[in-house]
Order: sequence, then C-alpha cells, then structure tokens
Amino acid sequence: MSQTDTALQTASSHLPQPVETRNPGLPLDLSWVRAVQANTSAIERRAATLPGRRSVKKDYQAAWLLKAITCIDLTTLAGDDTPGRVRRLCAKARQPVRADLLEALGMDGITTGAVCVYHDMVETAVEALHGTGIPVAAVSTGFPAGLSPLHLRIAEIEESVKAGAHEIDIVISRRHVLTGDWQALYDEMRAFREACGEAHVKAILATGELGTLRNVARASLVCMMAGADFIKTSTGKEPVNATLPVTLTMIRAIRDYHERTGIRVGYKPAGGISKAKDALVYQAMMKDELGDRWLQPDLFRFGASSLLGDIERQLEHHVTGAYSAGWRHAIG
Ligand SMILES: O=C[C@H](O)COP(=O)(O)O
Repeated sequence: MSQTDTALQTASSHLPQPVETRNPGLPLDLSWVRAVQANTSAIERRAATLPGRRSVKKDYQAAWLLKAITCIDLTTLAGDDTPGRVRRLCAKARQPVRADLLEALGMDGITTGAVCVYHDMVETAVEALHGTGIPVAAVSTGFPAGLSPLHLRIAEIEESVKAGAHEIDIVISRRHVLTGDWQALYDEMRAFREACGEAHVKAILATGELGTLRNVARASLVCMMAGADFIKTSTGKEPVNATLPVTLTMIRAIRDYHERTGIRVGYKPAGGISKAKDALVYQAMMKDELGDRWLQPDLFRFGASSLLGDIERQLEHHVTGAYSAGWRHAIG
C-alpha cells in the first residue's frame, strides 16, 4: 500500500463509526472537584510549544485535513440567518469539498460532522439534511448568555429535540462557576441532560468568562459528572474563545474522567478557529493527550463557521499546486 493510500485511509476511517457508550454521569463528588488544580504557567508553557512540535506534510497533511472536515460542526449563528442560508450551509455539509478535488485525493462520501444552528433553523436544517445521516445540532438554553429563566431554557431544549435536533449545545450559568456553587452547576447540567433525552448534549463552558484555568478544569469535571456527552469551550461570542491552554486543561479533565470511570467524553473547541494549520494543532494535541480514539467525530468536533473554506483551499493547493482566492470556497 502506498503512502498516499495509508494517509487517505486515515481520513476515511470516519466511515464506520465506533459506537461509544453515552456518559451516564456520576453523583456529584465535591471532594474530587475541590482537589482539582491547574498549574497555569506549566499549561501555558506547554501550549506555547505545541504549534512547533508536530508537523504533517503532503499526503499526510491532506489526510489529516480531510479527517478534520469530518469533525466540523458547520455553524451559522447569526441574527440574520435565513432558511436560504441554512440550506446552502447544509448543501456544503453534504459535499464539503469540490468533487474534482475529492476525486484527485481518491476520496468520496465525505461530510462534515454536523450542522449547528439556532433553534428557529432546526427544522430547515433537518429537512435539508434528510437521508444524509448528518446530525443537526441546536444551540440552546438562552445561548449565548444563558440568562433566561430555567424553565424556559429547559423548554427550549425540548422544542429543539421535538424539531429533530440530534445534538444540543447548552450554555452553562457562568455565575455558578464564578461563585464556586458546584451543586447548582451540577443540578442545572443534570436537568439539561434529562431534557435532551436521546439527543447528545454538549456543555458550553464559555471559558473566556470563567476567570481561571482552575475554574475551567472544575467546571469541566462537574459537567462530566452531570452527564455531558461533550464539553465545549465557547459560544464564539465571548471576547476570548477557544485557546490552546484552555484546550489542554479541558482534555486533561476528560483524560482524568476516563481514567477514573472508563467513560469517554467528547471535546469541542469552538470560536475563532478558521485556519487549517490551527485545526492540525488541535488534532495533534488530541492525539498526544488522549490518543487516536479521540480523533473520531463521535468524540471530537470543531465548532467553526469559516474553517472549512480554508481547509478546502489548502486541499486545492495540495492537488493543483496553486492557491485560489478564499471566496472561491464560500461556505454559504
Ligand atoms: O460553536 C461555534 C462557534 O459559534 C463558531 O464560531 P466562529 O464563527 O468563530 O467559527
């Protein structure tokens, strides 16, 4: 088998998905939560060296980028979203890379991991993705601030599930973290998880608003104890969204949780990830810290509205040797 074949097999390994047991959660263990620390300067030092540590080139890079596409929650979360824009986004999710490029790469049948929209756009997205197997994710619970009354946040989840969302991206109440009220955070997350039913729940921590990496680590753990299927960094609307130090902190919390419980929880960095080279750094970090299993779309997603365009541009360069203008790979 040639190097190209091996590399591209890595990309197509998203096709038959391993079935992961959902995280059932645990009773809140406050002593475990309070024991969690984060050594900020060590985490920042390690994160700063990461972009230079691993570099994949040529066919391997193309394979990693194709894999990254399968992990994108292709997102539009704008006040001026329309059914037309969402349908165009869904068309892009079904065929994320131009057919001639895919053919040159020896690939077919690749899709994004999901499409992520506000509740009002769920029905349109579900209809547009009918028969593709691509799940629709709905942001929920008063996204992005999460400050509406609890019963309305729960009703919003239920409405989105009824409208056909397979995944619900909830926002936590940041004040519970900032005041150290872990019981309140746990109860809220548990209620959200219950309202989701069969739909998978991603807990958005809004890490840019949590103050310290120790808070990020503790909030990650509490959300996992309360049954989150994924923990996600940001809404994309905070002043600081996904970063490498936050990512290290959260994926180490996922690793600890797995070591203690045997349960794998997924990770979704979101907000401001728009370059193919950044996606490669995140993938390398997942591989280093958690292993290959966490590179599959059932355990790893990028929340991104414009990453796909840059990846497609890099793939075109790989195939043709030339860069095209970014607008040629418009998402919507
Ligand atoms: O969850 C997804 C984010 O809102 C997308 O953020 P972005 O537009 O910066 O890629």
